[in-house]
Amino acid sequence: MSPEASTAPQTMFDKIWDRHRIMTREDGQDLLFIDRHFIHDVTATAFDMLRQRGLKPRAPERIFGTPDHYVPTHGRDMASINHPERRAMIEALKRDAAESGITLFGLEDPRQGIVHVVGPEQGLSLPGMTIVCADSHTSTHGALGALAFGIGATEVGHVLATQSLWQRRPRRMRISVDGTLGPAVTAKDIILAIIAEIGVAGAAGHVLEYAGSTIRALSMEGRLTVCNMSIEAGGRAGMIAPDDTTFAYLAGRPYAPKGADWDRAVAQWRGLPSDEDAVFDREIALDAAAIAPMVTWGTTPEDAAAITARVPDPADVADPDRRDGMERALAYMGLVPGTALEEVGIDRVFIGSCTNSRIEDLRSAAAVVEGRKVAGGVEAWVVPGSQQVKAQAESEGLDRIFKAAGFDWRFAGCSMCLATNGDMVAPGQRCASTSNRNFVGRQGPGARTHLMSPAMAAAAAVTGRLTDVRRLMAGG
Ligand SMILES: CC(C)[C@H](C(=O)O)[C@@H](O)C(=O)O
Ligand code: SF4
Repeated sequence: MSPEASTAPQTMFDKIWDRHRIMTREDGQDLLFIDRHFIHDVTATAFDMLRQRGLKPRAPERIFGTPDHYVPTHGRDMASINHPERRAMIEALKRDAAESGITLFGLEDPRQGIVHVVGPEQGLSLPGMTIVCADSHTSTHGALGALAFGIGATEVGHVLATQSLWQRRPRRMRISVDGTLGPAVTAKDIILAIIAEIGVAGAAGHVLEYAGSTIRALSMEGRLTVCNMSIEAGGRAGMIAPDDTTFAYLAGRPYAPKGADWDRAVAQWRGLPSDEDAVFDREIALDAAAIAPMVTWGTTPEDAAAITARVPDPADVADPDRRDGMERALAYMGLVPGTALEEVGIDRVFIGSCTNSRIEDLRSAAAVVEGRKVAGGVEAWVVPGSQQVKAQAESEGLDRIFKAAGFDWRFAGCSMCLATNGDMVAPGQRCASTSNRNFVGRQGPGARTHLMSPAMAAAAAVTGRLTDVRRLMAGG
């Protein structure tokens, strides 16, 4: 390596990539060492592939699992899952982990939860790591200053067998958000505003780094929310430079380094942020002060608008493909152009998912709900992201606030985000949801999803329609 190459300014992404590159193939792909591998109850086929070839996981101590997609949220009793496929998925994970000596936070474990909530919470996702999981929202873990991305079943097999992975180096894109957020504007609103701006393919082929004073000022929970939805902008991964917020969050977590190891780790992590003059392939900037509480009106996360807006009119759109897409989305969503978003009534509320089910999310929803009641005819749920979050919330009395208002207080899991466990929104019902995807049928066949922040979902729960949460704050 030439001396210039070693001193050239580097992005955080490049630093992590280069430190994990084992070799480069003739076609340009790099073999990366993988520090951490998460598995959940949708990973079974990869273990089957391995078994068929007589292979065993090479580094089980680097792999951690927890069931999330198929777990019941009305209780923790395996016997209550009277659905053979769901039982089989949870049992397969248990068997695969036991056979290979992989640590599993199983259904009855107090550490169980959505894998993207559990990893950071346990201190398993650390700055500078390469992290993979057979799940697109693995980008979440990048909030800690890691390179974290989702992989397919064949790639999972490769990682299990070799603890490494062939990858083509993506391009780098920096999204800077600067300025002060308005009242009740949260991390969820930032990422929805970003996706509304750049589109669902806006970051395709790129690893995103979120930067700027607004991002720096976000809590760890907020950063996890932003990075979670990187994939919804088409990004390969999303990351945020580690800083004192990151270190304070990680200190003392069960699997985080301790004592002298911790000091050494922090000293090393302080060298990870992108160098001053590092060059990104693309740069985007947003003004935080211009972001309002957001909701989606259509069937992709890019179909998002300020809650103060009206349902857009496809007739105003010049591009015929986009116009067609909007027409279909509005037909599915049962919305008429020109309707004020605040006039749209809702039937269901889902506060949960790996995007917005952490303690801070539940606190912000509870602050809106406190002293109010869920509107008549609305069924509202809170599904904590992990059993730890659930316990913490209960110790703070948040469960009592939600239950007194008429919310259902559930056990941890993916639940109504994807409905794979049977928690579903009925056909034609409209759901205010804190999750990350509003695709057709996502929360059940015919279900209509509006994405928003936990505070906005709480506001919808108590009014029975999409509501600008700032109204409830001002009115008291
Ligand atoms: C089931 C899983 C592979 C999937 C993903 O990759 O993200 C799911 O978590 C989702 O959110 O759609
Ligand atoms: S909570 Fe939703 S987005 Fe997250 S991993 Fe589960 S199904 Fe996927």
